Parts: sequence; C-alpha cells; structure tokens
Amino acid sequence: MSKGTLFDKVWDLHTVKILPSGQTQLFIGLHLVHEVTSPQAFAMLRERGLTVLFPERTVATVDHIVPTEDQARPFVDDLAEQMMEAIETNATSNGIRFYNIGSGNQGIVHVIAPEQGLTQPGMTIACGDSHTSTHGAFGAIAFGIGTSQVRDVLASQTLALAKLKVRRIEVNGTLKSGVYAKDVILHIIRKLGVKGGVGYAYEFAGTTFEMMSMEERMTICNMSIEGGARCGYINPDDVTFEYLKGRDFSPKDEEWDQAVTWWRSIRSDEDAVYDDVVIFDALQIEPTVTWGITPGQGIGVSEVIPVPESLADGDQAIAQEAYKYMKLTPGDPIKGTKVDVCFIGSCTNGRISDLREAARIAQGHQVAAGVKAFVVPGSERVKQQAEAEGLDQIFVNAGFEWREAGCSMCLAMNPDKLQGDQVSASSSNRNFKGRQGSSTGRTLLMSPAMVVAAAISGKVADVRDLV
Ligand SMILES: CC(C)[C@H](C(=O)O)[C@@H](O)C(=O)O
Ligand code: SF4
Repeated sequence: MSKGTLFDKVWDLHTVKILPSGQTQLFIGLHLVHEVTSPQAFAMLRERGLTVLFPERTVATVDHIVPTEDQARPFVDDLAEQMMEAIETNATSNGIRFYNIGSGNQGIVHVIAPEQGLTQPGMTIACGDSHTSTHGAFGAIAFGIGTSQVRDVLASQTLALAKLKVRRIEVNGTLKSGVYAKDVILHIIRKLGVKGGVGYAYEFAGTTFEMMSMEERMTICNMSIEGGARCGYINPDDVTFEYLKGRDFSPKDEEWDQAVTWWRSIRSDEDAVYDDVVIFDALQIEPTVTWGITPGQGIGVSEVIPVPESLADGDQAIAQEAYKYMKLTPGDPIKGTKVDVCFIGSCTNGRISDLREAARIAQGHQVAAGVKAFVVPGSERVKQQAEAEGLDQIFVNAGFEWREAGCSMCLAMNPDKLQGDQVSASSSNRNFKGRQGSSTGRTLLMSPAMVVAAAISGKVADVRDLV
C-alpha cells in the first residue's frame, strides 16, 4: 500500500492506466443513477449499440421529479412522467437494480446508498449529480459527473479524469450548543469561497469531525461541491464501521473483519503531504444563515448583512447582485428577516437525525400564522423510521406538513415551488437565483434546527433562544 493521503491511495488502487492525454482512466466501483441525468446517457449507449458493462455495479432510483403529495401515475407533469418511464425501462432492460416509488427503498440517491450500505470506504463512486460528494463521508472518492460521463461509466465502468490536489481542512474543538454540521460547512465555504476548492479534493479532519456522527459527516461532504471542490472526504474510523455494520450491502462475517482491516489501511498516513492545509476553530462558528445568492454568502445569525466596504474586492459585484435580488439592505441584521416558506429536507439535511433534531425543537410550538412549513424525508426508509418514532405527529401537531420522500423544493423540479418573490428558510444546499421554483424566489440556507426556529417565529431567529 502506497503512503500518503486517502485520496492518493484510493485513486492509485483504481487507476486502470494513464492515458496519452495525461489523464487517468479510473475504475468506478459504484455508479448511482437518477432520472434527470440518465435518459440521454442511455440513449447515447443505444445509438452506439453498447450495453451496460457492470449492471451489478449500477443502482438507480428516482428523486428529483417525484411529487411529495399526489404520487398517482401518470404524473400530472408530462416531463416528469416521461423521465419516470425512461428510467423504469432503462433499468429493467439493462438488469439494473432500481428503487422505485413504493419499494420501501426509494429516496434521494445520496440518502439511499449510505443507508443501505452501498457506500463504503475506499470505493470510487460516481453519479450524474454534483452532490455525489456526500458519499465521501465514508472515506470514498465520490464525485458528480456530466451526462456524457454517465454514458462512459455505463459502457466501460471507467472515466478519464485529471487527478485532483488535496486540501486538508482541519476543524478542532466541540461545537457550541445550537451549532450544527450545516453551520460548520457554511462557515468553511464563507471563509474559503465558492470557488476556493476548484481543482481540489477536500479532506475534512480534526476533532470536530471525529466527534460527528456519519449523518453529520454527510452534511459536511455534501456541500464540498458548493465550495468548488469536486469531492470531499473524511477518513474512515470506528464511527464509520459502527454505522455500516449490519446494513444490507455491508460485508458479512469474516468478510467484515477483512473489510475493516482494509478500510483502516486506506486512511491518510500521519506523515501524508497535502497541497494545502487550512485550520479552523469550532468555537468561532455560530448558527449560520445565507443572505445572498451563493452558499458562500453566509453570516452568523447575530451578524448584519455585510456592507460593501467590509467585503474583499472580488466579492463586491456578486454582493451588489445579491442585495438587489434578495431585496435586503446591507447593514441590516439578518435576524428578523421575514420568511414565507420553511423547508426541511434534501440530501444535505433530510436524514433521520436531522428530523429528530427538528422535531425536538418543534415540539410544543406552532408554525407562525401565514407561514407554510413542510418536512420531506430524504428516503422512504427515513420516512418510515420517523413515523415509527412519532416524529410525523410532532411535526403535524406543530403545523408542519408531512410529505413523501424526494428532493422536493431543494430544486423544485416537482410541484413544491416558491411563488413570486417568497422567502424560504431552507435546510438545502443551494440559494442560487430561481433555485426553488420561482424566478424571483429567495432562499436563505440554514440548519434544520434554524428552519424550525424560523417557522415558529415567522422570521429568521436564533435557535438558541428557543431551546
Ligand atoms: C439535477 C442534477 C443534475 C443537479 C446536480 O447535479 O446537482 C441537482 O441535483 C442539484 O442539486 O442541482
Ligand atoms: S436534494 Fe437537492 S441537492 Fe440533493 S440531489 Fe436532490 S436536488 Fe440535488
């Protein structure tokens, strides 16, 4: 085993060959497929008379276009219905495992693969979806690919890629109460910028991440791509192995022991050399809220919307664009900003621990008059688990709607959309212009706990004042 970072070790182990271009032909251990980026890829495969090389390494589900209320077929939206039909046909005719609605296993692709134990340390994982970086929480090298690359992986199980540099992002210390993994990653992106990670894989290390659960680690790695890094990862440890033990696709019996030994060996070595190292202190991190139109435009909940003079030259133009689009005034506190819609869900924060924490805070409170608040579990399994624990009742009693699993208003490719210039408090990962289904809709990103605080208050509030 070569010395170095986990990234180097996993990359080297999956290298088929170095191509004349200098790129690496990399073997992909697991290919995840969803309905939005796959139809064209399958069509290109058919045009060339090719078949799927490793159907057993390919897993498909539906998430983006899935309605979270009325799921009767055919869907009201023709385009969504066509995407459903395409993936159903493509999966069946190619012998690909497919988790359809109602299977008990359907959900957001980045939620279902970890929960079933498909995602494992030391793997290479690709999916036609930028938030594939999520799976790096397990010590996998996992990244999003474009549609023509989806075709390449279907046909050859390999990709031609340039190797990335590695930046170690260390955060040390215990997070203050009311501060969550979401705040940590929003803080990192605020400090390093949305393009800061271009050309890098992010290795998240330090005691703060070591103390996190796997679900919190997934929240961190999920948003690596929002910081410009193609992938992010955390070295696998006992927390990882504990999470994976007994899951559907996890190794069993003697194979389990062998796997753990191997997983330990791929951790970055103590003396690994990094292209860059950045260090943060957990105590400096506050509950964070975005005020602008990129995930890097975040501030602590007790701060004011930055005035132009306080910003670096390179951040001025996008800040001006953000003030205008968001209809917010520099110098005003973000706390107190009125919200219309509150959304809890997505591959960033739609897992069971997110819903437990949100329900804990919602219990005994009521959603403010005039606010629409809804909870969308990340998968059918998350939904079932939440219902078994009575979380759905807590939400409903507090005035939240309880929905079926999917991406929902994270991207609003389904019927869940903002209207006009409504403001959402959202536990998702992108606040781009028009992201949530209305070309003038405005998104404030925050942790699920902070979304509950906003729902109850009708405006941006500090969750620490509620609990
Ligand atoms: C639809 C898909 C291609 C897209 C992505 O790649 O991330 C979506 O999941 C998103 O979050 O914007
Ligand atoms: S939940 Fe949002 S970020 Fe995640 S895959 Fe779906 S649309 Fe993309």
